[in-house]
Amino acid sequence: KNHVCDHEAPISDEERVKLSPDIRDRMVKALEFKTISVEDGMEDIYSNEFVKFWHYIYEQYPRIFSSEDPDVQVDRIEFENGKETIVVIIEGTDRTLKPGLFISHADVVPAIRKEWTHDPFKPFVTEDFVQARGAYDCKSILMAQLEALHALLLNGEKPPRKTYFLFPHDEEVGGFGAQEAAKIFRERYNIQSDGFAFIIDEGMPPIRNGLPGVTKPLLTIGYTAKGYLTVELTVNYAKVGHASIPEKESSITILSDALSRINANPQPNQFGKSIEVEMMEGLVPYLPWTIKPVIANLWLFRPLVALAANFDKQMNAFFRTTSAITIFNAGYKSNVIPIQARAVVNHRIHPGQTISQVLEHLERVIDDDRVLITQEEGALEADKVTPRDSLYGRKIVHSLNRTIKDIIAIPGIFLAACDARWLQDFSDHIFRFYPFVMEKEDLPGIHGREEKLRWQSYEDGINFYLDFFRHMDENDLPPGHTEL
Ligand SMILES: CCCCCCCC/C=C\CCCCCCCC(=O)N[C@@H](Cc1ccc(O)cc1)C(=O)O
Repeated sequence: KNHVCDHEAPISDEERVKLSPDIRDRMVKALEFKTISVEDGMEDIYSNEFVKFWHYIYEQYPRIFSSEDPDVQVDRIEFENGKETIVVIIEGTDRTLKPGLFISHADVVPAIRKEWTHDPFKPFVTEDFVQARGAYDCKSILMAQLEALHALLLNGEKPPRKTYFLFPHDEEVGGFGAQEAAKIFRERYNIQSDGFAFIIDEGMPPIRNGLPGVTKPLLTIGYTAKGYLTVELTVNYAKVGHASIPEKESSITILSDALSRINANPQPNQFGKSIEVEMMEGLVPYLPWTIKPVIANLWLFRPLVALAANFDKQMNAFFRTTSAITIFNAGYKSNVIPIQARAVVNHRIHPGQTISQVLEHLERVIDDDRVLITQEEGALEADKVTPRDSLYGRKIVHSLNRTIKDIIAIPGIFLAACDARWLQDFSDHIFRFYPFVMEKEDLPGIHGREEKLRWQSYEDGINFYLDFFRHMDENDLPPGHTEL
């Protein structure tokens, strides 16, 4: 048995924070600020929005941000144009315990107005959800943590251990806020390697109807995260002439062939090299009878399960390094054959592979010297793996089960990247997840259009953090609640 029992008694009605109109309004208002991160080289006209956003937050949560309490400290790390990464530190009741760290970024990706039915920065509010850029990624976590912490402090309580909150300003464009915070943790706060008991950051969302036959919300908590590698492919092919007498090949056809080969020859399947097997085993109790015997007997069906990567895009992303062609440009006039064609391919590296193995595969598959492959800055190997039996992982699952109806939470791989990657040295126990249930159709809203947060999920998420803040000490879980 390797899962935490999912029949936890839910928190009582008295313990539960209800989603009041004030809590809703604070979230809606927070979504109006255009805390947009723009790519390098583009004009940044949003700096003042960050200033206004934090001013608003300071006003809304006075027990945190203008407190006389010596156990509550706020640090502001300043960056260009008045942007700030914020650190909140709460002294815990037991000073012998290692501190914990919660991360949630304040910036959002841009949104194109005409792609949305409503202005992405004028939140569209219904009885069931709020729709706006950042509603899920990541103001949901930032606001839920502040709501939970504020409620805890107003109630005269403190977390059992010293607790750090890190709110970076630029996760979406490189994470310099988190990198600078890592230096400050070491130099100013004297936190050493392995100095945090655990780190919790954004990550995988719990999805209802996420897998065929699994209707309950399924969350694969990121016990590791995929690595990151972007390459630029360039073809300079000078044999061009008038478009009325084209050559057989051009920079565009050569590059297109290379891209087709990348698509036709995916990176090798890594099933079993990281924690996919544990993820599958964790799923077994919840699977429909049609699939259960296969997953429950991986000793026999392992090759068959690995094959799922060839048929399902999610399994593909869990089992291998993915390659997404994200930029393609060539040509500037309809009757001129261009000398240069260029494409960008973004890889998410499975923990079973390294950057150099991915590059070797790429070169082998393209097999054409005319295609120049250059690695862009910012490549990172996959994150290290949190121990499967981590006590903190069990505590997280315990609080999830107590606060979110029917949730299934199992260890897995975070398929994207988050700021925790810059702080890995500080803890062996890193968890990447959102505690807000979403419907399957909501998923494309993250970094896409019509991003949503469901109100019931928001209430549940606030209660998750509150319950976890109250119980994140070293004491073991209540007897009978774990099946490790
Ligand atoms: C069994 C159930 C199947 C469920 C499958 C669900 C798939 C969901 C996968 C990902 C959804 C996630 C995520 C939200 C977090 C987004 C974080 C993010 O976008 N991070 C950026 C970070 C980044 C990296 C590098 C840069 O230069 C800039 C930003 C990312 O692109 O990863």
